[in-house]
Amino acid sequence: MTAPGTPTKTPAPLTDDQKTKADFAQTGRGLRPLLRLWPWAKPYLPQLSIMFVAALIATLAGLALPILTRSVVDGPIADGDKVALWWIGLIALGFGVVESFLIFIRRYMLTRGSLGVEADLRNDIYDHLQRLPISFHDRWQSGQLLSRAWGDLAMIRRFIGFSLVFILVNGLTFCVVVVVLVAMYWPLGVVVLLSAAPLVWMLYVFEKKFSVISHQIQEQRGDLATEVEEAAGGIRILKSFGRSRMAFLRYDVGARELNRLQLRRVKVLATIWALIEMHPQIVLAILLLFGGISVVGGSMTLGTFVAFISLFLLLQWPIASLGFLLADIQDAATAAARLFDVLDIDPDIADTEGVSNQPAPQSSASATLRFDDVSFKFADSDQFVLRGINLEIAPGETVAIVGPTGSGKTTLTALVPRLYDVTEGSITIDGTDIRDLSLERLRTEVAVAFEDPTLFSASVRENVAFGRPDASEEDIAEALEIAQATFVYDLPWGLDTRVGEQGMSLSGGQRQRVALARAVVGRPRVLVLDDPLSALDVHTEKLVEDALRRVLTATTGIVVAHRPSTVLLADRVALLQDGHITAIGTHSQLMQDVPAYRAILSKDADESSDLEEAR
Ligand SMILES: Nc1ncnc2c1ncn2[C@@H]1O[C@H](COP(=O)(O)OP(=O)(O)OP(=O)(O)O)[C@@H](O)[C@H]1O
Repeated sequence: MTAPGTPTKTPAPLTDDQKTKADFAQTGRGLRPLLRLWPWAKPYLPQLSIMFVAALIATLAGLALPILTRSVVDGPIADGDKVALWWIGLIALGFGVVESFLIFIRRYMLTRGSLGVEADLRNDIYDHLQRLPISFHDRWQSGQLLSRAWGDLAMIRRFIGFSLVFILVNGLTFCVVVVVLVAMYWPLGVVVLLSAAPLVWMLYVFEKKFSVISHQIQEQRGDLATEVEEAAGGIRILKSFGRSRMAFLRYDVGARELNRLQLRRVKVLATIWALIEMHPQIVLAILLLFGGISVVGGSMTLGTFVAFISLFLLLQWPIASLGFLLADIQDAATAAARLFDVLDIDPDIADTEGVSNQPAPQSSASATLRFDDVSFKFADSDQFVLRGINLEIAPGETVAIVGPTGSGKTTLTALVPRLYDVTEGSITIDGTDIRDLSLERLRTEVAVAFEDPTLFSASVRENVAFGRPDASEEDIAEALEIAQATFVYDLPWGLDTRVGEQGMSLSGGQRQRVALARAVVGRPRVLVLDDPLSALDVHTEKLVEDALRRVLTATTGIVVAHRPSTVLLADRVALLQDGHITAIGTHSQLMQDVPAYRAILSKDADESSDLEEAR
């Protein structure tokens, strides 16, 4: 959550998100993003076409009734032919039955087509989010992503399943009716045709205004989703600092802004709907007046007049619906544009062409990990966080990274599994640049345990086997043993106990041990541990360390360490200061020769020497 404080009216610099809104307000993006949905709609073309044809025939079946009315008025009624009246009644009934059947077909196909497009798009977005690098997730609010993956997608589904069909059907109905009207009595038919011009103009003005508001509303929804998500995730902090009220006020400001935007939307919609609703009434008045004059003057039969007016009345719904259909379409266009904001971002950490996906030879249990002149800066920063890192870790060796807070330790370890890519230099495993390995292979060879041990809402077994779905029961048991996480067997359902956000609560130390088991389960060739023992009590830490020491002899390890006890897991230590490795050697060498190293570990120095003796 951003810095707490009571909301203020002081103008703040524009956030990225506000800039996006401003850009959008200036440029707009029209309906083009909807056309880009074609690749997702294409596989469902048969269903969507049947849906469209069914809707069209149902509408045209509706058009037959006024024409039948003309036949009744000018034919059987004028002639007193009762038998013909029965026939025409039966035909009208037949049209009604056909129309109902076609409505069923349309609804059925709608489910298959539009829900299919929605499901495919949702999967693709999820897949894309997984492939996007951490630098993307650093920049984007999770609520904005959530609102795209749910709210925006729902709008697109509604567009494909409803608005698109009806805008096409209504447009076609308008054309067909106008042609029939012109054929029936051309002077008034032309009046109806020309009446479309002010409509088009109104809709053009409306589209311009509405697109900006629609975008602002959807962005604001994303911001609110972020507030809710952060407040739920940080509920302990909010409560323990007594800041629930502050969080509510922040949410309230956002919710009021959303409310204000929605009211603006309603105002724009109400105006356009009123104008659109008025349009057919004005045209009807003109038709009644001049149609009546024509009937009196004898240039039009009464039956034609009744049919003409009835047919025109059939246009009332297509015209009146234009307002909300276009609002839907505009919302969907904004939603599609927001989805493409994410889908258009190329994952810059991806497999390069021709990368090797071959597993490493079984014989080599550990690997040589080498940093060659590695420098790194974050994408949105000019400052290098790491500079000229040169480090070689031999097979089976473990190097601890020690340094003051903010010196770049976590960043250094994140480069190994390519959570970020080096800015300069290279990292190699057994002489192969990690960018020349497929991500799948790299992340099989390198396993990571972070200081913050995130567990997923799943069973202990699933969490441990997370990176190795093919892990056997024995592999899992061994990993749990190594990580001193055998307490999981005492949970209510043992390995099947659900843990994580919606599961059983584990203590920080217990979660760290399960996360450690997850890292070691596949016997990775390179093990990256970012201070993974920080939440353990002294006794458990000792047990985990003993087990880890066994694992680390068989693998190449890089361990971020804040405490001497963790440092002693390593064969050598690299001191990182301001992004540079300033000293490298064994713990005792550095303690003896490097004052800065001594200073960093000094408060635990006594403990360290005790431990070293104990080793
Ligand atoms: N996503 C990011 N974008 C920009 N700068 C970042 C990002 N993450 C970290 N930094 C900056 O990079 C520097 C190194 O951070 P890093 O987390 O690697 O330090 P560290 O040595 O692991 O610190 P600690 O011991 O406190 O965990 C810090 O100045 C930090 O502010």
